[in-house]
Amino acid sequence: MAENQVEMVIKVTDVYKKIGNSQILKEINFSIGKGEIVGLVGPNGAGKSTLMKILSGLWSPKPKGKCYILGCDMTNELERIEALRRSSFFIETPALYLKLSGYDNIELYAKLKYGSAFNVKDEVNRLAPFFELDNKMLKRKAKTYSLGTKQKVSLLQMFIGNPEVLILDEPFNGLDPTTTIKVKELLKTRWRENNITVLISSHILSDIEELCSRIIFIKNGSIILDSNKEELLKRNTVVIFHLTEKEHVDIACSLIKEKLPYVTVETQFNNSIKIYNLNSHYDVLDLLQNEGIVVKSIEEQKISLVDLYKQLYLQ
Ligand SMILES: Nc1ncnc2c1ncn2[C@@H]1O[C@H](COP(=O)(O)OP(=O)(O)OP(=O)(O)O)[C@@H](O)[C@H]1O
Repeated sequence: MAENQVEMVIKVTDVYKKIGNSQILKEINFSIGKGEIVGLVGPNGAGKSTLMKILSGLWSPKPKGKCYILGCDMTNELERIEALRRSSFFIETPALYLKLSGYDNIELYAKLKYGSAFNVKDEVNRLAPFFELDNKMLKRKAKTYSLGTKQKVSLLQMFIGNPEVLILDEPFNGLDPTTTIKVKELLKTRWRENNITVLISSHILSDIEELCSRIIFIKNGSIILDSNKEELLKRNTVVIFHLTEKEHVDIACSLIKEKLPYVTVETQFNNSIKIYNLNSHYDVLDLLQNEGIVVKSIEEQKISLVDLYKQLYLQ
């Protein structure tokens, strides 16, 4: 085990991945310290799941670069086993044995991971309420479960035995709002009590905004932004221009797109336009005034994660 890797719970260095002729991941570098909850965000096909799979050491042949979890080199079989015992990976799930009951699936997972002496029953009783699972449901065969219930059982397994690291790829897919809220509470409790480290991908940006202290944005296989969430949202604003005439909205949008190509502009429902990345209000005011478009008022708003996503990916 490399000693200088120990302080960083997750460390990815110069990872590249090619499948066939396509470069799926390029020059991926980041480190995650103990107790960080980091969101991985990006459109379909950006490379999030591939990155998580590579982190787990699942790929064959091995990709270029290095991944360490809890100081263990994930390309070294013995070190990888040590890291996997102390971590949980939720990737491409739900993955259950359909002929077994939910409980038997969990028991099998727990005993393979922690040994036959592991007390599965108490752990399941503790965790099941967070997943809205009762004994009756857990005794049913997994093949009779809805997609959401399979997701609940698979996700519950990830919390068995208090892992130090959680790598979760789209964990809330198919979960109902009540279970999503409860699972997020479980994550927060585990973080407060055990200072767990989490890397989580989701297309539900409100979940990422709620849970994560840092966000890594990925596009076409490359990291385009890696930043502390508070700083990111604090230093960016959007400006709303309220116009007097409804008919002016589309004209104003086209004009701004043409004359100010560095901004992103979006129409709103109430005679307004929303502008991201604006240097000065006067750039827009002068432009509109020259065309006889009257601005009723200007409003500056703090940016949300959805706004930031639009700015990064819809330009
Ligand atoms: N086994 C494979 N063979 C060929 N191409 C693959 C394979 N696995 C992934 N890819 C390609 O790699 C790219 C990244 O896929 P990946 O599943 O990592 O994206 P993602 O960001 O997780 O997307 P999503 O949000 O849709 O889950 C995609 O273009 C995908 O088609």
